[in-house]
Amino acid sequence: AQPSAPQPIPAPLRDLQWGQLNFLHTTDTHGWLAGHLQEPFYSADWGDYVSFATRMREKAESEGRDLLLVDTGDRVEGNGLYDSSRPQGIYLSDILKQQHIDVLSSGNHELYKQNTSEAEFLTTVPNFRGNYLASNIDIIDPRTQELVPLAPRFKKFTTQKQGIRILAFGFLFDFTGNYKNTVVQPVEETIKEEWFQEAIQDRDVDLFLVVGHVPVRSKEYTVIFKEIRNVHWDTPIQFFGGHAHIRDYVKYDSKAYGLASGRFMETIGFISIDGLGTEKAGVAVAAPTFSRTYIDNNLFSFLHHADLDESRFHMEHGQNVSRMIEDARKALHLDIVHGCAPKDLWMTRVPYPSDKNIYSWLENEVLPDSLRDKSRHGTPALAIVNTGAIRFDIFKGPFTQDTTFIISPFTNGFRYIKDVPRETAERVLDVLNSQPRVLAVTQPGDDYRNELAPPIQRNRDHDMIATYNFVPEDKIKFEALLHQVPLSSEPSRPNILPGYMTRDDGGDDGDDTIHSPIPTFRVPNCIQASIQPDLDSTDSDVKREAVPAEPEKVDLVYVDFIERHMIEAAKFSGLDVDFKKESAVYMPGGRLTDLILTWVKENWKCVHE
Ligand SMILES: Nc1ccn([C@@H]2O[C@H](COP(=O)(O)O)[C@@H](O)[C@H]2O)c(=O)n1
Repeated sequence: AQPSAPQPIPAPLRDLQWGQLNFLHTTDTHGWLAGHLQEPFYSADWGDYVSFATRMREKAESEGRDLLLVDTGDRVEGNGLYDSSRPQGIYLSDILKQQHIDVLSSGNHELYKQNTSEAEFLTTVPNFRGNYLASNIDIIDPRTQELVPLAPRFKKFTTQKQGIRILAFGFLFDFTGNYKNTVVQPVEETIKEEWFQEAIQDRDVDLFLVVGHVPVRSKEYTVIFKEIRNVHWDTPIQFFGGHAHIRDYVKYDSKAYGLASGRFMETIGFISIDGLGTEKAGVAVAAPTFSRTYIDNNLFSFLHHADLDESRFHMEHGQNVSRMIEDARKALHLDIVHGCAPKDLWMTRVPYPSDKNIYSWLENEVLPDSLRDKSRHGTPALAIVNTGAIRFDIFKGPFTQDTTFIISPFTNGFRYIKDVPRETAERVLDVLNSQPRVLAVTQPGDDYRNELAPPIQRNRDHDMIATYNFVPEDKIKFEALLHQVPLSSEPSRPNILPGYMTRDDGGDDGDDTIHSPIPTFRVPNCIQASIQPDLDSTDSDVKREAVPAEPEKVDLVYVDFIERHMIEAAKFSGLDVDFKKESAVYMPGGRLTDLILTWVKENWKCVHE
């Protein structure tokens, strides 16, 4: 773990159920390879994971079992270790490749920008020599300008110990936000292609392995499942998914399951399968068994599952990887303190709007104080930000260089349409917030396609309030509870602390660590800040009188990332503008991340006791 990481907290653990074939799974790590430096339950780093995977493989192989590692993408964007370097990611790929991963795939974040996908093609794909699969992604090769597969479409291999013959694919969901140097073919079309149809005709397969940056409950995985089942009515299929940032386990039928292993290096997913056919033994038993566990990413869990004490657990290689991360963090000055947060600010743990909600802070304080375009002096503005642009909570205490990118990693700036009737501008927000039904999402159950809200909310249509009876409107009672005890901890069981409590198709015993629940509240797709016109201090009284209380026309400002949603929302709101011709950059060079950082430096001075 990193030197500044908190010690893991001992907690009651559930044991793993090992099988013939076992998997460790990561997804949506988003650069968090240093682990969580403010949260003990997720404090292991990528170096610890290297040691853990090696020890688990040794344990498996000593018992004649196999262990494979899978990663399902979105390895980039979301943490200072990736986003704060220029160019971005110069340290990440060398650290990532220190882990032996047997099958990996691309996420959407690898494809938003040209340089990210090219780095994937020229560095990460070769780093993982044949293990990186891209069943539905092509890229324009920057050396030849030819459109070529990002990586091999599939691979077939046999496990070392058991001789299990595996046919593996690597998919991305039907993503449309990629830069134009890549092509993402819809999954529904890919599975009709000749190469896929030929591949699944193979009769000498003991397990189909579908890894992908695809929610495990999605139309994409449903069609892949059905297509394989059309040819192989009972060959076991194991899916690994991602993108939704949640822990989840889905039963497609009695021989086909899917696992999603959370986000941000909080979770190492574990799957075991028993009763598979093998090259030597031939056909599978009638009813193979599958088991899943979500391992909290910390050394207490790792030592327990590897069945080792600390002196025998760590490997020189793993410790070197931890040092690589430490050196990169130092070179990037990630521990520099820019200010001190006076309180926790939560994305979804408290209701929106409220005093401790990060979006309320953004719309009431940061944006009104910071967002100004000199050329629009004297014109008020309404500024719209998608809630998905904010990626993590702020904890009370030091706000570091790392925190800056953890909460706002993207390079998003602002654009605007000038002089929009205020009523119309307000209607645009209402339309954006009436998603998922109005825009972009076409079918019920398709909520994971909503690009505006935070990913964790995509598969959830209600608040989840856990241990106590809580009426969302009853803010006073809620605030009292927040101050009384750590969130949701149970006084009668002091070592049960708040964390993941997952209910999935396997029941509610999937988490390795027994936690008490954390409440989650829904947030809107977008928030809106009211920006008052700049007034000179000398004649402010005069000018204030000159500005009507409720001006008729405002600048409609929005984060550039959501432009395609703004275009649609404008149509529904009666705003008849051509965004291509009539929108312009607002506050040139002003990125959301920089605005937040400048505000923190000015407003959250550290008071040294
Ligand atoms: N420039 C960007 C890129 C992404 N977002 C937000 O992140 C969401 C995608 O993240 P996942 O981890 O779920 O793939 C996207 O839908 C946006 O909400 C952004 O704001 N700006």
